[in-house]
Amino acid sequence: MKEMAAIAGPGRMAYRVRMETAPAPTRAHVAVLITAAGRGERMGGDLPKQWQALAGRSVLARSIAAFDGFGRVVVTVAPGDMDRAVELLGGRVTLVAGGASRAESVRAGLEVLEGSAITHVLIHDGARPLVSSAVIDAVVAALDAGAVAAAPGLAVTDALWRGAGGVVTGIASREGLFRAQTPQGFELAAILAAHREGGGDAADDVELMQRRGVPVRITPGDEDNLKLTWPGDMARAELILAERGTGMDVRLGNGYDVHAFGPGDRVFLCGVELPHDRGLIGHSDADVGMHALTDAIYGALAQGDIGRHFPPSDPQWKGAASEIFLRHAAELAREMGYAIGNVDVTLIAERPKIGPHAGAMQARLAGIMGIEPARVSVKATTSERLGFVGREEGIAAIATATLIGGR
Ligand SMILES: Nc1ccn([C@@H]2O[C@H](COP(=O)(O)OP(=O)(O)OP(=O)(O)O)[C@@H](O)[C@H]2O)c(=O)n1
Ligand SMILES: C[C@](O)(CO)[C@H](O)COP(=O)(O)O
Repeated sequence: MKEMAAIAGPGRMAYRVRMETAPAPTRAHVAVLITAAGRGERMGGDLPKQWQALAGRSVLARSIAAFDGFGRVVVTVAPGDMDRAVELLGGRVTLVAGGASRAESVRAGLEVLEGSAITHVLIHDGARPLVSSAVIDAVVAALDAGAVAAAPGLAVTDALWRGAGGVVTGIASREGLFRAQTPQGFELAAILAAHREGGGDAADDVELMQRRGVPVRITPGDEDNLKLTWPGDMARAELILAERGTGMDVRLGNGYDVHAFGPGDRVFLCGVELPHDRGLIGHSDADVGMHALTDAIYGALAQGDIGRHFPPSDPQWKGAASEIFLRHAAELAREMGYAIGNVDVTLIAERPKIGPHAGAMQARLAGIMGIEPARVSVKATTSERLGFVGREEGIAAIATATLIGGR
């Protein structure tokens, strides 16, 4: 009620009514909107900063992971990054095309939340991957307590100067000044109305609320919640992550596959083409070793198997090179915060002889997964002429993968 009293002036009455009826948020009713449509020009690099790797995992994936447990996560990405986003994040978040300015991107993300059960939204920079749960919880607690808007800030502690031409031209008071951070939390109806009125060149969403006279509660910020802006910020963030040194999370997965022989004059095994008097039958290139390995990685991630990610019913995967599947599994592991510790593939075949090619297979698999060959083992055994392998009706493969996460 105190906050409502602070709102006055024409055009604010409709909003005032919504404030009186807004339910208290629970995490199921709080959405997270992550802005990731910027170009990262100050950071530079081959990719916009949110897609760059920070300690083995993309900046954006880290920012998203910080908000586990919220009702819905919407991510705004540049239209040109949509394919990459679908591949890396599809299914886990709602992807929305962002705009030319941060405010336009936020508005696009807010619009998809309207009409849902969501009552509140946390708007966070995709470029702030180190936000802590303490910072997030404080914003949510302020909303829970009835604030229409709440955001983390850090009181300015350094003296402030004005300067021009490399010399100090004046002194500014730091009294009552704060450095703004995200996530900035709002009642959904209030922030959506503010954006529809026009976000313009607002640096953040607090500024829009401020323009409308809505009080914004300041919650504690965190020095580690830096916005990656300049190239040196990446190294600083790496150091913070190294200091956090959270516990290690080791995962194990296994995979098994079989392909039958059919007409042909070559087989593909672990990415290497071997001349043979028969071929292997399959929807893709029938690389049984690579399929078993791919399933081992998906298994360690608890992300199903190849068929879930590349359905055989989809004609686009007919005859596909199996390295597409393995590359995807390895990339998914990285996105989910895991490094591949080691993999071990055993091919079970009477013929062709695998031993002479095992080194080439090891190098090929390592290259596809982007890891050192020393972490890859490829070996083979026969089936002592027993069973379908022994009768040379097909080739089987088993594989194991360990993934190491925790940072
Ligand atoms: N049109 C835009 C511009 C920015 N952002 C996002 O807003 C956040 C904060 O912006 P900033 O650090 O300024 O990012 P960039 O605009 O990418 O950086 P730069 O100004 O250096 O190009 C980032 O997560 C960025 O991706 C956005 O979603 N849409
Ligand atoms: C929203 C913000 O992170 C608050 O500090 C910031 O304003 C966005 O970054 P920019 O560099 O001002 O675009």
